[in-house]
Amino acid sequence: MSDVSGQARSAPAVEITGLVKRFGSTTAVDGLDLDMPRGSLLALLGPNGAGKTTTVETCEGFLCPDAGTVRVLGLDPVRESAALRPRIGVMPQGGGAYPGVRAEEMLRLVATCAARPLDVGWLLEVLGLGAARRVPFKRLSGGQQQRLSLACALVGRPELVFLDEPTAGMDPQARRLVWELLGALRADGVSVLLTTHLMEEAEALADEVVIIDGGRVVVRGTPSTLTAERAEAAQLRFRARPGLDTGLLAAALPEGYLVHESAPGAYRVEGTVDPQVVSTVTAWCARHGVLAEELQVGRRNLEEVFLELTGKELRG
Ligand SMILES: Nc1ncnc2c1ncn2[C@@H]1O[C@H](COP(=O)(O)OP(=O)(O)OP(=O)(O)O)[C@@H](O)[C@H]1O
Repeated sequence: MSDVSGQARSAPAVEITGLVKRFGSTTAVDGLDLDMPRGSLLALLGPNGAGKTTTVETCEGFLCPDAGTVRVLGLDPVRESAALRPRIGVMPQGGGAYPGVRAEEMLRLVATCAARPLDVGWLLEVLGLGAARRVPFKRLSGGQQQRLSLACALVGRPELVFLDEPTAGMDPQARRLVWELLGALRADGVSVLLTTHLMEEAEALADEVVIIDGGRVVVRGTPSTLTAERAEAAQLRFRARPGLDTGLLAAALPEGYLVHESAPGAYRVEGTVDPQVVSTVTAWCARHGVLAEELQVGRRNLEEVFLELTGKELRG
């Protein structure tokens, strides 16, 4: 392994200050600041084109910043890439490999580049690829290709892994497998920076979530702080027959309350939810012969916080 200074050993996993990256007239990253402590799992969330992949690829040393500084494990990812490469694992978006290479061959090839690789057979089993070890890459399912790509990122025992949408296209069972593995990595002190469009993934795994849009950080925090900060804006939701007169219901509530039919038959009351409001809504429904089903009062989930902050839909 390359010579690594004491300072680099104790440095944060990632430190980004004022990062700017342009492609022609497009500013993909526009003054982004980010710091990520060692041993943490940070999820970068953002709508399509927010600048997530560009940020991650800059950290990996594949792109040069136009302005700002990027340090990964204390090192400059472009100028000190030789020292950094053996210490990080990279899973690019969509993976990729020679189409004819078999799963196990591919992983063994990558393992030969590492000083202390993990056991290839074990890693294939853990990722549910044991039965597919002799299958050529092009014949693996999309989810299997993703898992092989993840295995390639992990086989060198990296201190820090960059995962760009690691579970995209996986079925729920495979996704669960990957989540377990990521949880185990974190427990082992490995730092993980991942991008995702899946709120439940961020909520389930991340110590910290950073929401970016337009190449800038919109907000950051733990999944629970991000949702708790907006607890005062808790919502009351219920389902009933479509087409209720939401204006009439809002009029029955104190001034300032709003009622939306967000999808046919799905209603949302916005405003401070207290016992009186719940009682007013149910009484109004009773008066109008409406059966309010699945009535619930809840904090916003991360998905709703995301939509509120960016005003944009996530890719499915
Ligand atoms: N190589 C490139 N050449 C030109 N424009 C690019 C290039 N790479 C990214 N961009 C543009 O930069 C912006 C940010 O792209 P980026 O891929 O970083 O976003 P993202 O948040 O990862 O999006 P997605 O969730 O769709 O992967 C987009 O407008 C994109 O079109």
